[in-house]
Amino acid sequence: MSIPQPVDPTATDAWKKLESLADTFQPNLRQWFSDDPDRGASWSFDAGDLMVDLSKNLVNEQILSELLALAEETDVLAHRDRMFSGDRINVTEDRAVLHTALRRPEGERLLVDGTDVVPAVHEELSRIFDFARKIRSGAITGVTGRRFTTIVNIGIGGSDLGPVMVYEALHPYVLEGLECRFISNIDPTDAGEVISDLDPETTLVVVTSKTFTTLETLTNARIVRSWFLEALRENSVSFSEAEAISQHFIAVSTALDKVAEFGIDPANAFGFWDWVGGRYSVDSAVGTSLAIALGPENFAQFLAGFNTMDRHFAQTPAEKNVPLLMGLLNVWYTNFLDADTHAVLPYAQYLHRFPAYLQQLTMESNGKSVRWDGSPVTYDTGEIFWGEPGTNGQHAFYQLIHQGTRLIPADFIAFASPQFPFKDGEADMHELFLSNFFAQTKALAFGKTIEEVRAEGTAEEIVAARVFPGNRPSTSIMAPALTPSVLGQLIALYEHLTFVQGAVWGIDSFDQWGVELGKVLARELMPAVEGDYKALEQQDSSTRQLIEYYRSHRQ
Ligand SMILES: O=P(O)(O)OC[C@H]1O[C@H](O)[C@H](O)[C@@H](O)[C@@H]1O
Repeated sequence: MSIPQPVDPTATDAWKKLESLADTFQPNLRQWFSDDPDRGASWSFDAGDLMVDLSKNLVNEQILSELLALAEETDVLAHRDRMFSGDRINVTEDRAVLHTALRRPEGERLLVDGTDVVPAVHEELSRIFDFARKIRSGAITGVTGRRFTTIVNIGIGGSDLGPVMVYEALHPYVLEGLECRFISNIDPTDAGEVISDLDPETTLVVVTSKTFTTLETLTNARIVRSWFLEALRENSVSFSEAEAISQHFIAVSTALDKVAEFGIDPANAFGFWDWVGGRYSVDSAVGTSLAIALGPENFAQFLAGFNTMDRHFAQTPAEKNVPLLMGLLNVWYTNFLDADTHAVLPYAQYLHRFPAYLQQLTMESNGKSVRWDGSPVTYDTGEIFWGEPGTNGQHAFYQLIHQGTRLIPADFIAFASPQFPFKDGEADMHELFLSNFFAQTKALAFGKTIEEVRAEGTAEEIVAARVFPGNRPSTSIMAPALTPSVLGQLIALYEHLTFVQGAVWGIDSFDQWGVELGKVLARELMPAVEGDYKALEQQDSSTRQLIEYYRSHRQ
């Protein structure tokens, strides 16, 4: 089924109304909260276990209703339905976009080109779970009969960021005695540091690559394979190479033929499908290292969390649909209030890789300049996502968010229950932590006026420097605790709000052609880097000079 042409959002009535509202917009969160004592509650929404407070955003009823009209005029919800039902909305790659199928409960049906994809998803999941159970119980061991204690995931981009982020986030759920490590970069230090103290006899390597063509991953996999065989020999183990590789190396990919070419038996591989984008794949076989470390039951809960948010997004009326509302607010900030970036500030140390994960999800998805029919956009797309956990960020870059010249919408994320209930004397450490979370969004929203600064007896010459303008927008997301299910919900929330933005902008959020040119050039430059004089001569003066610098300084 072909996809309708994208709508130019600037041609809609809603866009024009939003432009004129923005022209005269004078947000005043102090005033709005005092005029409407229920603003906190009336702008807060539940989505699964998440409580999402939008009240400190620069939005009022009139703007919201125009944003919802914009969603209608740009066909966002119809596009959502196309995604969920497996239409080929990844137009430039002619693919369906069905990461949501990975978390459908067994028994649901989803026909794609006449085939129900759900049974295949669950079949693969049970293979993964079966394998994970055997690794965890010690029923499957290494070539010398010792239990696996370290899982090394080799992958990059979507084949790395999700597993790393989730492993860090759900650390309390990791089986004791088991550790995951990750190698992604082609910088030799990455593999070098990871393998430096590894015992080959207790190491299981998971080579994860959707395409199984990625230079970084295949290079790292070869390096680790050589290290592994050599290290086994050094341990004076007698073994057959083929047997040792088959017991210690598994693969995750959509391209099982390439897995075999690489030398891993496809029987030791877990698959997924071309309708799962790399940055949407942590809930596929790409999560195999997680299924092992966290256990099948926790991984199933993780998937159930995604599904909870999928159902919320698919079924909740527009005015309470959290991914829709958050996505539309981001459009408001980007296209009408000129925000360029968006901060994500988890008050949860376990989520320290969440902003990095979101960078791929949001920026690879929505960093596009043409719509899905090839027509150029005339408006900004994809915000720049960034962030660090609070409170660390408070002591580093919050200054700019509070008092700088830029508008930076920020998402604050926190959990009611801590993992470690430490007390500092009488004080509950988690409460000290969360007081900061509550304080920051309050300071951003309401600021501190010149009168308030003066009333504190501040010397007049530094009064101006101590004023906080306020009206700095934030969204607060809270949940009872950082469980596997809650993490799944959180990831799916961001997947769907990214989708909403892409749909309003009429772009294909599921391709990533922008990463190709650099890859091609890196291959082309290799001869020059290796010293081929003719190849070097053909380079532009800057590139040539950089390569010459490298060649004359390399030791
Ligand atoms: O999983 P792979 O096929 O190895 O791809 C790994 C990554 O590489 C690419 O360059 C893409 O930009 C990413 O979307 C992808 O996640």
